Amino acid sequence: MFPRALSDSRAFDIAQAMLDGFNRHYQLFTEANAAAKARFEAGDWHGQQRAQRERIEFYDMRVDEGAERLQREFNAGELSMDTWQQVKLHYIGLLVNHHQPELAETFFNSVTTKILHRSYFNNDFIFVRPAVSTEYIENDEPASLPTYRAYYPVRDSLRDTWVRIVNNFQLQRPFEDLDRDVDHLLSAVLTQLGDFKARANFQVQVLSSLFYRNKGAYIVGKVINGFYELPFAVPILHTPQGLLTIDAVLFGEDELQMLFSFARAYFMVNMEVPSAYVQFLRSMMPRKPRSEIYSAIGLHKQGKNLFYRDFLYHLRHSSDRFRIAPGIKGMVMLVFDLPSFPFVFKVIKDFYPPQKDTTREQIKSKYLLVKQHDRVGRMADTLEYSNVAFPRARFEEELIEELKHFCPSLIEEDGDSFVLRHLYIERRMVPLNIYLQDATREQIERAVVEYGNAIKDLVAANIFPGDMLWKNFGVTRNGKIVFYDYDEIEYLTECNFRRVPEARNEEEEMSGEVWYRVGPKDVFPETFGPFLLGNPSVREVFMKHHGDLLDAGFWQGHKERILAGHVHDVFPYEASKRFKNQRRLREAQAAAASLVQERQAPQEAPSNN
Ligand SMILES: Nc1ncnc2c1ncn2[C@@H]1O[C@H](COP(=O)(O)OP(=O)(O)OP(=O)(O)O)[C@@H](O)[C@H]1O
Repeated sequence: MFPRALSDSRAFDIAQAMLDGFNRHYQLFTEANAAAKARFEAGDWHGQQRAQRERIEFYDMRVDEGAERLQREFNAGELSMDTWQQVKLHYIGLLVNHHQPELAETFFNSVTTKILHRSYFNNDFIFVRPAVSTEYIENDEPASLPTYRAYYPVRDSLRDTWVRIVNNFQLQRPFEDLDRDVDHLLSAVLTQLGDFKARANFQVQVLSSLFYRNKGAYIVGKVINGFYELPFAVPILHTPQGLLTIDAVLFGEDELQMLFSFARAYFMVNMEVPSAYVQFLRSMMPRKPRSEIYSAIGLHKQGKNLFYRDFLYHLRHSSDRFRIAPGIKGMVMLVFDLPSFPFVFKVIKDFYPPQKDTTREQIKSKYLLVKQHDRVGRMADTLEYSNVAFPRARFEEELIEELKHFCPSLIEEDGDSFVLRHLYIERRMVPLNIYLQDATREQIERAVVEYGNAIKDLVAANIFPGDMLWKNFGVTRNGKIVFYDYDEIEYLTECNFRRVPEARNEEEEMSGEVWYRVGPKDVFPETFGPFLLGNPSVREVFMKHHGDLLDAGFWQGHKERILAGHVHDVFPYEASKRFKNQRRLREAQAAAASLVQERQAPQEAPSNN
């Protein structure tokens, strides 16, 4: 029943205390993002990575604080349901002019669901649906930055406009050669626009904050001309000499999707109205769910909330059944999916075979490590949920049997619902072992090269995947190879890469068993071959491109570089997109052309005479 009167005077104070908790969260979140600029300018890469990692924890800390405060000051666990409804109504009132109402609603849900029983998780008490609109929110404070700036060049002033766009960010470090970079940029933009005629609305819109991640800062925006819109992102990096340079320009939905991929770390963006950023980004990547956009800009709890809403909506509009995921079953994870929905659900089993010497806590800590680490485009992001209720009737019997057998401690049957106490959700990919089965020779070649590249990217990011079997990697929609089996992951710097020692006698040599001593963190790369390279065509490609992965020296060398403080470069775009490489290519082509001319010149000379 909807309360006719807001009669409980505590309800307002509770709502206000809840909102104070959220505001504190967003203030700390904003401070961390705002500081990314100074870290980028100073080249403090370790600091940037640390801040990215620490920021992920902020939300849960503030939710815990909020729930504690409500218990302490208002004995929240004992409040009547009528009072809780009033709290929600007051809270809605407090959000009317708020700049992040959707995030504050999610925060309300996170705090209240810690206090209330599951049976109250409905729209009377929590925000199952949003109550406050995020449309047209503006920050009207005089010193505030707009969400985006619009520039109105005419054809001839386009170059000046790009210089102004870059300079408006006021980066406190000089560019190596901004004129040269803007020439590249402009020529790339003009190539994209083709032989265009500037329409009345011709403009460049640029989001006001740079997007920071690792060693890069990105300008993000779109060129608009008539009905045509060209989304772009411009990465700014440091040169080896510590000067700034524009490294490339990315255009269009596909290239932006790569930049904002679920397999990369979240950006740091200084924004007062995040929903406006999301709306802008969505206009550039209409196929990317809003949940993933929120996550990509560091608001991963909002992403998680929106994902869950999308999931419930999908369930209501589909009729297929959850099934065991195709592929080789996991030893520590039970994985299932819903064919009509492009995600998988992963539950940690209660027991594992003897070769898996691990525990639930250890596995969770590995998944957390991946969440906090730079995923370098090679590790899928996971959403972690507790107490998710599924309609039992939508489960295949075989899956229910497996869940009951492998995960009894995590299941609760509640009427028609099947509640899973803990699970991870991640993007569904085609497991690489399945992909290779039906692949053409060309596809095999591309996949094996990409697989090796994936491992090398992980290595550069200080990750040893542990179990490198094909089945632990997936192929994404655009053919990228991504790792998803995290239970054996280690920091490279904590592993000890060794060569297999020489056998001391014939007995040792002929032994089928491991006869040498192996420490818990010892890894013998030369022993990977027999597990990976049974298929001759795979072997041939692998050895041609990635034979170094079987050499302990390769791994040890990277480990030493990382220990010496080196922070790898990660490029979320092809090397051929880099202006530097394009310049080199042009120079090489010009040199080759003049060589040809020189060679031809003496032969041609006599005929001219
Ligand atoms: N994101 C995904 N997309 C598609 N299939 C997946 C995904 N994640 C897992 N799977 C399927 O589930 C299987 C088991 O998953 P996973 O490798 O995570 O479990 P595990 O128990 O850690 O495995 P292992 O026994 O190798 O340690 C995979 O081999 C694959 O077939």
